[in-house]
Amino acid sequence: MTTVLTSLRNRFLLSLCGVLCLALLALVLIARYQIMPILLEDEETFASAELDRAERALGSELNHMRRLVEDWAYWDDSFDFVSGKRPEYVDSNLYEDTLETLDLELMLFLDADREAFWVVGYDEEGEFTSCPGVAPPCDWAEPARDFLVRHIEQKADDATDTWLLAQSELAMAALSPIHQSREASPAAGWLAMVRPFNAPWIEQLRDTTGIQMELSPVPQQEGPIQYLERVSPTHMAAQRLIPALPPNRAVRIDALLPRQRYQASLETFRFALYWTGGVLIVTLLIVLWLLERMVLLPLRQFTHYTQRVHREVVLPAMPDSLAARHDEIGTLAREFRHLLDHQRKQSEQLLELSQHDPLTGVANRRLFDERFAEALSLRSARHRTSAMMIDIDHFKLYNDHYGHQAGDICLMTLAQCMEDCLKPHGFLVARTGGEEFSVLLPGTSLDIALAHARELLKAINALEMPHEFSPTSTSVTVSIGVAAHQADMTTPSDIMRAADQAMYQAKTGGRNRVEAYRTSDQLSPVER
Ligand SMILES: Nc1nc2c(ncn2[C@@H]2O[C@H](COP(=O)(O)OP(=O)(O)OP(=O)(O)O)[C@@H](O)[C@H]2O)c(=O)[nH]1
Repeated sequence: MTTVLTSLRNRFLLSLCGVLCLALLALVLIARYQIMPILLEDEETFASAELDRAERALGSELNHMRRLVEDWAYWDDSFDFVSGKRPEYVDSNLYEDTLETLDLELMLFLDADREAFWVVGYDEEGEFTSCPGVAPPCDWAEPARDFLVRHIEQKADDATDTWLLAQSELAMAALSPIHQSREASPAAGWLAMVRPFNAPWIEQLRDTTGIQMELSPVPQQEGPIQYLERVSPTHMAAQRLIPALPPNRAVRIDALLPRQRYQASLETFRFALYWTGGVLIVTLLIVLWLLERMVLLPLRQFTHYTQRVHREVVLPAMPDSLAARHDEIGTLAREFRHLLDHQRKQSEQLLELSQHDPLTGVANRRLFDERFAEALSLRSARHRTSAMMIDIDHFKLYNDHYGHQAGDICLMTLAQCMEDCLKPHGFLVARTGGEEFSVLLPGTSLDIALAHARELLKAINALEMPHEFSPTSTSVTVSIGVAAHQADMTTPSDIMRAADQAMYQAKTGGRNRVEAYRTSDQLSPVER
């Protein structure tokens, strides 16, 4: 896990995935708590409107009933019939075909005294009966007669009434006073009609409304008269109770409604969700690709370059792909390169300071010792390595009389002279003490070293730097001791100690001279 997270690409990918999931989650939450309630509310409004339409269709059927009963009740023949003036009315109008044609199950005439005048209809067994009053075989119409009489007694106006009936079977009924058609006269009686809600009629209702509905008689109940249940993602069942007769009964409309708007909105939402998700994923891939091209690739080039800087001795050139960039990474790479140059220069300066004498600029003891050890480590040149020890004569007197600053200038002049004489031969001049210099002559035998020492002595004398207080000369002179690698002198300190001894001999021998350190076998016959 830690290795996975150390990669910038993986961390970026994880972060973007997190953002993507949050965005999708936000979308889902918005859909769940903002859009969905609006959709459901919209569905309820739609269901309510559809039930209203179904109820209006029922009302329209009741209006048909009203018009039918009024047609008959405002017919003069009917008026004459209930007034007892037209007995042939029964034979010419009230027969079974009439009921079938009009889709009726009962026609009940009441006279002005609200007595049952004539009953035509089907009894409980479906037998057609037609009687003057509710005596057998028409006694099955007694409850209807009783209800109508009670209703007329309580009724204040002269208007036509219609009802839905919800007994064991559904039906609708209408009651109208019987009047003469052209004259305003008191009602001669009442005509009631009852029409059953049979299957074809309900089918016709479905066709006209376009609503998949069922009608059924149910007991009237407490609580909401409307109920909605979403039975599937595509349909919902809506119910509504409509008050009917008798008073404790109701007609229930059961409608199976399509959830078109819900489905359409859901589709739209899914579409938006998929597209949003798709666009976010494509964006994520593009961002990752850009990150790879614009950031990670140059960073890898930069890392590769720093690794080369670390490995290689010579500072490698920065790749153009980095140096030519004008963005932050290019700036960083260039700044890094400047820092590197600056550090290299500082290191070189520090090295210079740590290996050279600040006053004269020649090598110091440290560098001299290093080079001496290096020269002696070379098996081929070891046997021909020589060294000189150079000391200024009476320098204390020089300082005392000319001053310390002049002494410094003298030191610098002599150092420069030594470098001029010896450096071209590949010899190393070092200031190894206050007024003491040492010279390393690699690959040089004692005799050649002596020759160089004498040349140097001449060069210093040729400078003719005045030293009027020297007891041995009028100008600045030096004493030089020379020693070379020998069988019993194999280390730098051995050789330098010998050169020092030779230099001491030069001092004691009168100064301004060169002396060589020789063991007895190296002495010339004269010296022996
Ligand atoms: N101006 C100056 N003088 C220095 C420096 N280092 C050492 N000296 C002087 O060099 C002198 C060395 O004197 P001594 O060691 O007595 O030797 P000398 O006077 O040269 O006498 P001999 O070596 O015997 O010829 C001292 O007076 C030091 O102060 C320096 O850096 N600058």
